Amino acid sequence: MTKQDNNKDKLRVYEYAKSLNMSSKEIITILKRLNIPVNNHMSVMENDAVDSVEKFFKDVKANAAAKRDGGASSNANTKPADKPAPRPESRQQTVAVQPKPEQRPQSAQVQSVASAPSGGEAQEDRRPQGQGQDGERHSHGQGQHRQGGNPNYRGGQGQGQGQGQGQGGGYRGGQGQGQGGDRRPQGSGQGGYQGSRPQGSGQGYQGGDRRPQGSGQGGYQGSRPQGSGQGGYQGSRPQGSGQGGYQGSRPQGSGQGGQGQGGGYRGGQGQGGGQGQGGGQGNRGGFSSNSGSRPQGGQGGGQGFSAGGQGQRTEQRRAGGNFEQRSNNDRNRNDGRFNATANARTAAPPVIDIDGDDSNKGPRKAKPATKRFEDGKPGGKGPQGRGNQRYNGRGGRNQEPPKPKIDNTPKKIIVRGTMTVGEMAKALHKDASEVIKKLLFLGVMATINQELDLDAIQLLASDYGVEVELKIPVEEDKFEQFEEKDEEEDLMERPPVVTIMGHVDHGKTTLLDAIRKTNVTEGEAGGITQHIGAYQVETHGKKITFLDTPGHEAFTSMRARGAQVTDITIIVVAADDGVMPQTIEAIAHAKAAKVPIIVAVNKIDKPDSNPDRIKQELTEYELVPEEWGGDTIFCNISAKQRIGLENLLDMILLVAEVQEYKANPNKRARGTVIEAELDKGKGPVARVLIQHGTLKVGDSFVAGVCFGRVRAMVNDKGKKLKEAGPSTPVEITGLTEVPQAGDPFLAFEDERKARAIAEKRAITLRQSEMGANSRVTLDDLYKQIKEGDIKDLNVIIKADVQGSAEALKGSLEKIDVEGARVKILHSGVGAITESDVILASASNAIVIGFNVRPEPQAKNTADQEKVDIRMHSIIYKVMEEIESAMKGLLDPTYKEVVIGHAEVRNVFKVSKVGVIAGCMITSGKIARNAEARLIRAGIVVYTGKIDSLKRFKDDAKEVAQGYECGISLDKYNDIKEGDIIEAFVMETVER
Ligand SMILES: Nc1nc2c(ncn2[C@@H]2O[C@H](COP(=O)(O)OP(=O)(O)OP(=O)(O)O)[C@@H](O)[C@H]2O)c(=O)[nH]1
Repeated sequence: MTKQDNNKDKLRVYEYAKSLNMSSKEIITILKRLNIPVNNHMSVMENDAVDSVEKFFKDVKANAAAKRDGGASSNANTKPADKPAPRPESRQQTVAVQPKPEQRPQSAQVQSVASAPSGGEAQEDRRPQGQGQDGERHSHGQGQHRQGGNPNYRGGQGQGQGQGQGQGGGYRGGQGQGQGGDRRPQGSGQGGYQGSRPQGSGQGYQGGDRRPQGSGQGGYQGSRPQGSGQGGYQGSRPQGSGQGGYQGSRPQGSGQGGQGQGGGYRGGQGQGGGQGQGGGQGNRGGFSSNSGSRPQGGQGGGQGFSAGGQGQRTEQRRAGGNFEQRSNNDRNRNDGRFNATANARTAAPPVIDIDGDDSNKGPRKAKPATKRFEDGKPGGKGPQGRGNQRYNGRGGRNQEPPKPKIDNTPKKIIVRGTMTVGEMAKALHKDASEVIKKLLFLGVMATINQELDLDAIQLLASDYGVEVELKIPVEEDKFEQFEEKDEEEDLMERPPVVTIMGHVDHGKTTLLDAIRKTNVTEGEAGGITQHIGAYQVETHGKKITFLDTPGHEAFTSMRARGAQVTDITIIVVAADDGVMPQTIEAIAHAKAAKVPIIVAVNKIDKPDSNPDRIKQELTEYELVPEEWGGDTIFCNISAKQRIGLENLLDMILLVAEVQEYKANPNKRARGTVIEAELDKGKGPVARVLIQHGTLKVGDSFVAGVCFGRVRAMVNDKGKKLKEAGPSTPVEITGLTEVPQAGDPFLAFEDERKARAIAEKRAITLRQSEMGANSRVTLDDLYKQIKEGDIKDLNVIIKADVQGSAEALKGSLEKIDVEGARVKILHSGVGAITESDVILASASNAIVIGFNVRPEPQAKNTADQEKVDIRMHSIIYKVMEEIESAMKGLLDPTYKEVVIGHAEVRNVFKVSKVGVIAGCMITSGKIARNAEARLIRAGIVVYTGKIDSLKRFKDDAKEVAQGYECGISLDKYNDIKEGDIIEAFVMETVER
């Protein structure tokens, strides 16, 4: 005021407001209401303006005092209890701005309020009770006040009984009813301020001395306005500070009442209304906000307060602080302040105001609230801001009365993998604590975040009598490892897929051609047949798919890549030639793949053909003709003369019938790439055998690590297809890259997904290539057996002579270590060929070379495919090694490393020295101190030491590739031109 005196002329709104400890906004509001022109906080306050404002304050106070005195009558004025929120009109009346205690010009009333808090009891308690009063700025505690509260003001109506409660509601608009007792003041109020569901009930405002409980429900504006709280406001056991609906997020609190009100105050929360306290605090909250004081001031309500404060803020923010709202708030605030002020003066904080407006005193500043307030965003539309809704909403939740427990345990839960205890509890509609307890009884100690494995989940679920449905998602990028299960009724017959294999020149190609040409149907006769790696023929109305890739491709590289495309194998044996090495290999492949074999004895047109001899020879390989008591189908044919082809096809259909090849055509396509190439015109082209489902033009897909979208699709007759079902070979375009033969193929719902899967697969592939090989090797055989990865050790034997091969086979088959056995996939005579290695690779086998060596290409392939090749020359050593490996005792501390090869070009006999081989080093190097073996036609004829190594006439330590040298072997002279000398050293291997 000093300022005012000194600079009357220049007193600005903000200064004046400051002097009153009010906000400029409030002053401006008052000025406007008094019809005094004002622009903003910098506007100058003329004397008369100041006078008017002061008069206004006086009036307000007088009004309040009058009300206090005539509470009853004011009650009478109050609105009917159920009236909802205050209306704007009423606000006008409320304009109340309450100067803060110390600085308020007219504190008389306030003080009086404070000091003599209205209602006797209230006074005693120092609690002015009755928010109604607060609302009106009356400190009388009691409900009456409230009731008497100005309806306009608060908009609400409150009815209180006892002391003080109910007010909040009353205050703001809601209606409140409170009852308070001295001791156990309970109040109930309904406040729905503006709420859509205005009802609330609050209790315990200030009630009681002792156990002021309050419960309030007030739907302010909230959508779930009901709540119930208890808050002993000032009670000796002021419970809670409200949690009230207000703060919602943590509904459990006590003291709701308290909070409720806060809300009531400011934002009108139903509750506030509901309870005296609530209101009170609300006020506070609000108040504080305004004044910057801390929400926590009160007691019970302390927290509530804050909450209230914030609540409001929020409200304002959200609601945009509409004018109305504000004005309400303002009013409230005013009231609050008033009271607060009064209190403040009278008592030290935390002071509880009649209205619970004590917020003033809160030590902390509710800055944000203040800000808000001052920012005064006008936005809101009515008293009910969104914020409020929220509030109440939450509040409502909190305050919902406890519902009777209903057993809502689900009958079934869907489990998609491990779950945490918390997730499980949620799925079972149980409290986590209950689930934890249950687990404890089941012998599982778990915390809420602990993962439960499927067993524990099942156990728990069954204990609750809940069925568990497992839906474990598959890793789609490893799609070749899973296959959708089809219902029996969805499966339909599909054509068998046949592969033709046999020894060179036994007539495979001729047979494939003959079948194709013979069976081209009339309609297709004019069609351009094209090579797509496979074709279909039709006989007796049934289709057969032939793979016309070189026979063992389908079994070797494809199988090595995990693709099993063939259903039936035809092994072609020329009747004039007999069983040859590749025939035997083909049998081994087919058997390893567990595919039915049909033997086609070809070239029976030849005069020297002897089909029975073939049958006889094949019995050695367990292929016994049916007429001899076996179960192998033999067909005598002449591919060239097209004899017996029909019968062969019939036999294929017969086998197919027995095997019942079926697939579900009504699902996404899955298949295998048979061939792929980069076509100059078409770009990447893949020939794919569809094995399941149906592929359609436009489908997105992944093939190996490539992806694409089917742009066009043609069959083996060159006919454009729109879709292709199971067992259909098609050529597709639309790939982004060229996949590999044997790559798995799967259609996906969209290209983006296909791309993601392909990328993931590419990464996995790279990692697996870099990582340890998964092939079985003797070195980790024991580990793999132990881990259950392998049960049988697949072995391919190649020996120098049949006798050794047989002996080795017999001995190895007897090995049995803890149930793990040796399974001989194939045994043969001769060098280890690439085909042996590929078979080993496809069947996860090791190759044992007995006195033989791998062919160069076989060696390379073995390195690439990481096939373990073991070379031996003594049978018992082979046994020892395999047995040790299976027992985990293998301890190869040395490993043979081949350092080079030399080809013998000339042989010189030197007396006293022996035979010297004039050699050319063809690979690596030969070292003087290396060991050597002499290989003749793939067979090791000598193993020993290098006796001498000379370069011209000089001894050499080592000679490198591309140079000539003279080599003599220790105690061995039977060296011949064309022999290969292989030099090797033994290196220590770290295990
Ligand atoms: N007499 C007679 N000759 C046949 C018959 N089938 C095939 N030939 C001939 O045998 C030779 C080899 O036939 P291919 O069909 O090329 O044999 P292949 O098994 O495919 O040979 P590769 O492709 O080298 O493995 C050809 O000259 C054919 O004409 C037959 O049934 N009778």
